Amino acid sequence: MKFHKDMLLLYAVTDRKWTGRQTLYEQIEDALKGGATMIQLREKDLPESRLVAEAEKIKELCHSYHVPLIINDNVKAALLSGADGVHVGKEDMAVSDIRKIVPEDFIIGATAKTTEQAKKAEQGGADYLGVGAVFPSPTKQDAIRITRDQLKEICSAVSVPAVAIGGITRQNIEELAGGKMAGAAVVSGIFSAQDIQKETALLKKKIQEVLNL
Ligand SMILES: Cc1ncc(COP(=O)(O)OP(=O)(O)O)c(N)n1
Ligand SMILES: Cc1nc(C(=O)O)sc1CCOP(=O)(O)O
Repeated sequence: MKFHKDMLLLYAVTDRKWTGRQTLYEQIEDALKGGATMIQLREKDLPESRLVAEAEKIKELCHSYHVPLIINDNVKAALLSGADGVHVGKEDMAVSDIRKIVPEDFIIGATAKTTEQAKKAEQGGADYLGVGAVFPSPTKQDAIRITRDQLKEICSAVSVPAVAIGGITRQNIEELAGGKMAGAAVVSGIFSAQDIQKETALLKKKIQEVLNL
């Protein structure tokens, strides 16, 4: 699927921790019904073969809603499953190396916590940046924090669009107004909700207001 910055508006990043009443597949379907514009499968503990099998099923689901599926960290699993792209951080394969081995429309997202990292990712061929943590994150408690001004500075330093991440909820997203991001990437603010579909829809409406869309 060809990347467009509108896909970043509400980027739902999964966390199996919140499954129980529902399977991850059902939770993702609720997020899609609520209007999530991109999904990232973030699995830290699954063996690669299971990750590929999961990703194949979730890709079909996402595509039935015309939404791209991105795989966290694992380029090989993303390619084997036919997912639309990968998101990498500084511990992962370099963006420039990934760009050399993937098909033309393959989406590459990269984490950037400084303008230097943002420029390097852009030069390497990243399609978008994930910039945070803009609030304390329940999902990644050791995530390095950045201020709203740093978010704005990083987003302004590059031409590729960026999504804010880290502790974003419907209640605090307004504090990011003017941050120059194209959208929000959210884990617990979506997947911890009792009613994921409803929370996703409300959060999307709020983001549209904050971004003046
Ligand atoms: C959209 C988005 N932005 C940032 C991240 C963080 O990625 P990374 O730095 O690789 O850290 P882990 O996700 O591997 O803990 C992300 N996943 N998505
Ligand atoms: C995966 C991830 N990366 C971050 C970063 O700052 O790079 S924060 C984060 C977790 C985001 O989850 P939640 O919406 O529950 O805070």
